[in-house]
Amino acid sequence: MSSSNASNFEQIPVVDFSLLDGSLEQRNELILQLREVCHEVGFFYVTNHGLSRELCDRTLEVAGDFFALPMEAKRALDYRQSPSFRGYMSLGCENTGGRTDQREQIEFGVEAPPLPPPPDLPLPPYTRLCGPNQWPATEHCADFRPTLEEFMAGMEQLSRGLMRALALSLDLSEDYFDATFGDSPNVQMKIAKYPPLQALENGGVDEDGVPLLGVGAHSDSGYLSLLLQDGKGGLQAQNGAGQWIDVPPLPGAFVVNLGEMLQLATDGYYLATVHRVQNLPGNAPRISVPYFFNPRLDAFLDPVSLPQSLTWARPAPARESRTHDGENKFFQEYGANAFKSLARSHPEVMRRHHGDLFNIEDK
Ligand SMILES: O=C(O)CCC(=O)C(=O)O
Ligand SMILES: [Fe+2]
Repeated sequence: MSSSNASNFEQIPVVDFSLLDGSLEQRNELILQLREVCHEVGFFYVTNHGLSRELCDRTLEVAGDFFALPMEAKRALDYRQSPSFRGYMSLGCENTGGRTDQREQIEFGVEAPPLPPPPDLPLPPYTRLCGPNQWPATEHCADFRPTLEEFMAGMEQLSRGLMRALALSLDLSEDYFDATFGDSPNVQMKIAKYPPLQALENGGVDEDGVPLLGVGAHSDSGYLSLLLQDGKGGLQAQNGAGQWIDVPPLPGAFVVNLGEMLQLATDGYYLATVHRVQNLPGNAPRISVPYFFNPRLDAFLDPVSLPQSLTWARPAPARESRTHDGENKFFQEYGANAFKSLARSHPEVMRRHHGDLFNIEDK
């Protein structure tokens, strides 16, 4: 999916979330702004979001401390040990569009008890996405886990609030999406470190002289993505003319963007905008904390009934082309999509932990 439906935006709009609790007029203003921004840009900053600046600073600080650990302490948390695809990925473990991403990261999810060992791993396959996180030993980073858990709890609350505001922005009831997430949304969070340009191999270009990227151009796959970034910059979103627009750090704000499943669920009314990260010149790496708020694994995704009152800034897709039948693969259980995309990205985890699934047809 691409952002070619986005407007030719030149900057990223700012949404003051506290207006939701303001006067009726302010609330309506916020809801209409969200509608316009999600329809035309698919990216925005959210301010006055309820998480303290102190917690955000502390989160970035413990993230930096983690990456500064000796490589052996980080490798002890290698994601290939985890049937749930969680843990540390060193630089070079990930690629986008066949090119290696120039970042290292550690991925987390909702904390859950360990899975039974093979051959007793549960079915359907997506139930295997539940499991424990891999945390660094406390002697290495005592504040790491409590800080990230506090941050994740705050982000979950904010995400639920944003989804309610997005429901209102589509003229739906405020609780429209609540059941999609239930008590167990599929949350993924990572902390990522992007080395500065100077630290990259071969002067930061590939063998054809094309600049390497922290993360290549992509759109996020789920519903809602929130991002805490430090002050360095490098994130860019692509507008409808194909131009890369900077999404510079805005102190105190999170960047919010929408994913492909929400785009599909809204018949393309809301956009999953393509974005990428450049490694910028500088002395220090960039740290970011992407947080993905996605449906519960057993949710069946139904298309939203869009109200007639919505106006389209671009031609609405023909009604027949809309995917209201069960044929579109997106509209099976959400968990099946989530497992499939991780399985494709991490064949080594599949080989080590989920060999039994190779006999199961495209589930
Ligand atoms: O680190 C960032 O700024 C964005 C990362 C991103 O787009 C992703 O992980 O999906
Ligand atoms: Fe992304």
